[in-house]
Amino acid sequence: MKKNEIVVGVCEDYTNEGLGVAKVDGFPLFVKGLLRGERARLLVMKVKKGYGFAKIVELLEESGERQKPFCKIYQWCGGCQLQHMSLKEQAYFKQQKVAHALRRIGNCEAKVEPILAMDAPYGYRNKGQIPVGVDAYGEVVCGFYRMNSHDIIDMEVCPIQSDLINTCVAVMKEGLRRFGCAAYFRHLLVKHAFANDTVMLVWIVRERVFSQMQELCDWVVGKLPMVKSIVLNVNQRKDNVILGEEEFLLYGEQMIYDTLGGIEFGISAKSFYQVNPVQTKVLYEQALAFAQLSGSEEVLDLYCGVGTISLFLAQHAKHVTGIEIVGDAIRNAKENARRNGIDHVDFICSDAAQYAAVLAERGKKVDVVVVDPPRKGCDELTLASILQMEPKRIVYVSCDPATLARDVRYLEERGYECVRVQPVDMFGWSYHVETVVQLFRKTPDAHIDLKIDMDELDLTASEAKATYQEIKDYILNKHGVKVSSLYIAQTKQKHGIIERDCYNKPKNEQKKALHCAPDKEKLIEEALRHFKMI
Ligand SMILES: C[S@@+](CC[C@H](N)C(=O)[O-])C[C@H]1O[C@@H](n2cnc3c(N)ncnc32)[C@H](O)[C@@H]1O
Repeated sequence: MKKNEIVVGVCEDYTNEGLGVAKVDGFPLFVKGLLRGERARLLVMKVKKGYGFAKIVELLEESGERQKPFCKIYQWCGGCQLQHMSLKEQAYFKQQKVAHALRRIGNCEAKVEPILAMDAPYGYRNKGQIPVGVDAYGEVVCGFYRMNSHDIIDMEVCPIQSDLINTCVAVMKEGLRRFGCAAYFRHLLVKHAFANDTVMLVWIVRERVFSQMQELCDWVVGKLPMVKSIVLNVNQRKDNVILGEEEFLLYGEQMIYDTLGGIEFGISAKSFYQVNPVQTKVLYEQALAFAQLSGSEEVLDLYCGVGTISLFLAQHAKHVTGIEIVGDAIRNAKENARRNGIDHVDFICSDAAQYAAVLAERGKKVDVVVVDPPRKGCDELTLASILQMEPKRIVYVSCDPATLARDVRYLEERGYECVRVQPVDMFGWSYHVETVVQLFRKTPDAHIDLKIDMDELDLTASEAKATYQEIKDYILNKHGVKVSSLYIAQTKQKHGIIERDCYNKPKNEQKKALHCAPDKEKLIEEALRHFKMI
């Protein structure tokens, strides 16, 4: 394969970034915009060891899943990558991305549940982070960086941002033009609380004070009554970090307030808050379901942000401790707990790894650990410390399947089992995907090597109604809990289903000493009732 060669290839699958992978004589070419099953004439752009990049010259066979991108600047903007794909194909791509990562990197066999996708992923984003500049003709430009560059593409509307954010950007642009202050701006950050349609504007600027600053502020507030807060964030750094350290309140309150699942959350300029509120509720409900709380658990929520997941969980747990490195987010989290009258939570500002290590060293044990780290995943120290705390369940919320898979592997190799994997689409039209995973600590009963031979069991008529596997599947699907055959047998015996005492005795006496835990017994009884066996 040589650069500038024209070849014909058929797309077989996708890279993690949604590029089509077409194999030509077994050599994989990564092609932007090519869909699975499509045949195309391709121009080879770059050849590396073992793979290359190509671009479409002519589509010879088009997929039925191809669609016309709905955004005018899709081909230049780096924000979305999948607008040429139908929603169905997008769901396939994200599902496979999670499954491949877990299998290949994580060596994990767990079944990946069908992705919880959005029906209509338009106007879903509650946060716009928009570069601001002045072009070669002196015109104000607000938009997005051109892919792989720092050129700003001017944008009128972004179809995945909320209408309110688009309105705010348009008004800000007009204001910047009118008062001539665009040159002071680096970025405009717009946060929209969907629950009450209020907005925070964060002006990320180069100077603490600039001419016409107050005039611009007054004018914007007059035009946009939904703006409840304007924060000036000063960023004089030379790198790509968007927010600076220094902040001043120019107008209104320090926070805006959003409601999710009946809990009100205050959000400040620097705190992390999920960008898709509709799907965030789906995500958090999944995390809550995977935590399987009964009200008696001690929970640790690492990387807790403004305490969103912590407060969701706290309603069903004995106590939750949230750890987060950003001071403002922790202040918000504490205030959020107070505001919602939730007092059995503690929020601590610390590096997650450092704090988890201290807890582990002190011999602290917890029932459930939830982690929701940034893209790079958890440090090894965090994971090792979690293991020392011996939680029964770990719920891992991740926005990067590759680091998730790496961390799942680490945990699976050290006594945990990944039981459930649920992808959630929070980022329609982009190649990103969120995943929630449930891991269980393997307990002695999980290791009992029992072989249930139906001939060994003196089956009664009622017993024949459901097999051991059906009972296990029922409980796993409904509650995410694994039960052993021994426990099922013991519960059946308790209910007189098995009269003989020769049922499936474990081979050694230590295993025999295990008795069905009361919580599992309840679940088995529920299954027996479901199958009308009791
Ligand atoms: C993906 S967000 C999740 C936040 C929260 N769970 C939510 O859903 O809103 C990751 C959070 O981890 C925080 N973070 C990043 N590095 C950290 C570290 N080393 N220790 C603790 N928190 C960290 C970030 O500030 C951010 O709030």
